[in-house]
Amino acid sequence: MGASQKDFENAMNQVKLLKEDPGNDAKLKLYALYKQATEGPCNVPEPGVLNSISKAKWDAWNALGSLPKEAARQDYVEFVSSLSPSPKSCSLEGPGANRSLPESEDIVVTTEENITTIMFNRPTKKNALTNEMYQDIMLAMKAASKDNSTITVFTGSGDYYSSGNDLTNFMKISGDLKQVAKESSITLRKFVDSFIDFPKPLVAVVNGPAMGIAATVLGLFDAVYASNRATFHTPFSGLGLTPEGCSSYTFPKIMGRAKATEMLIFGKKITATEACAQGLVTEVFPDDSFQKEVWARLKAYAKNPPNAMRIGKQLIRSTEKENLHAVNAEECRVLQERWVSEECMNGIQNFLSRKAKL
Ligand SMILES: CCCCC/C=C/CC(=O)SCCNC(=O)CCNC(=O)[C@H](O)C(C)(C)COP(=O)(O)OP(=O)(O)OC[C@H]1O[C@@H](n2cnc3c(N)ncnc32)[C@H](O)[C@@H]1OP(=O)(O)O
Repeated sequence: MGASQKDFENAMNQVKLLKEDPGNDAKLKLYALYKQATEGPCNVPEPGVLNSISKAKWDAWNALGSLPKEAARQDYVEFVSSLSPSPKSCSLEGPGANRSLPESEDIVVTTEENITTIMFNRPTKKNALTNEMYQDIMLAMKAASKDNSTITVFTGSGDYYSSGNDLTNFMKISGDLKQVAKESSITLRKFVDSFIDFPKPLVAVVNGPAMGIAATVLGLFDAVYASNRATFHTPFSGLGLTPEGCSSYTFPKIMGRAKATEMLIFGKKITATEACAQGLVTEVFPDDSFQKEVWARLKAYAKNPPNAMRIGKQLIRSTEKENLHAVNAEECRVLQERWVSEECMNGIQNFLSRKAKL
């Protein structure tokens, strides 16, 4: 008998819990089998050779030809079992022991003690946000807004909170650049809307540096706890870009126009202590006790009556909502133009060529 949907879901959970990186070949195989099992034969255009990662993923998926979905599901389950022979040993330490179905490989969603945690889980890329991750985060937030948790937390795995938008995203979407910019603008608007409209207390546990959009949306969180290792950096101008995540409104409001200008226009990187003094961060903790102290506090807060917290949050947010949506729309409109500008293409190219030299 083939693997059931439940077996497949369990296997996906096991992948998240692997203690050791299985290596690129295994990850490609997992990716390909997952796509085949969920979407069927490869149905997307072949990426250009410059997009080596996307191309490798596409090749792996395409190589499965017309393998039926059920067979791919079975192969996936068997392959995962060969990677993690002892599923019982797969327990997550600390917050999030009860894992809900992960939305994608790069976002891990867990719920424990009334707290739903959405973790960026792409540590080898400093948790840079791919196109898929934006979609999966929106799905995870939608689910979190309706689940039984009282507080929702964002955090990152590894040494970064997140380095922001994956600067190779544009190269991974096929089609004309203007169309890609238009679609990205729509995605960004919806993504930021999810933060503006999120109905429950939203907390960031900033374990390390936060860059770009990962830093800007913090202005839409209800509390931001940071390790003293964290830094906050929005290097937009250098990339030919302009502020997003409502930061053109929230940052001046939180820290004053001059400090916001230093960050958003001049690209000044600030420490967690500076961010706390400027009001972007709620409290800074020494890195060695950060996780313990923050999670103990959050678990205590999460015991409060859920409706009171939710309604209280909405009272704080309601006077600003309309304004925030207007700001978001305008930032996305402007960015759509920036993304096709020469300044932006040069900025991204600079990052990519810096990489090529490494
Ligand atoms: C729907 C669309 C929405 C769009 C919303 C727009 C948002 C705006 C932004 O968020 S702009 C993005 C701002 N972020 C950056 O500019 C960060 C760029 N990255 C870096 O500057 C550095 O990588 C670093 C400072 C984060 C880390 O430097 P370090 O030297 O410690 O490490 P590496 O550079 O070797 O990084 C390890 C690997 O991770 C890859 N990577 C890191 N960040 C990104 C990123 N943002 N985009 C793409 N790739 C990133 C890096 O390339 C290395 O990969 P490799 O090992 O394959 O070389």
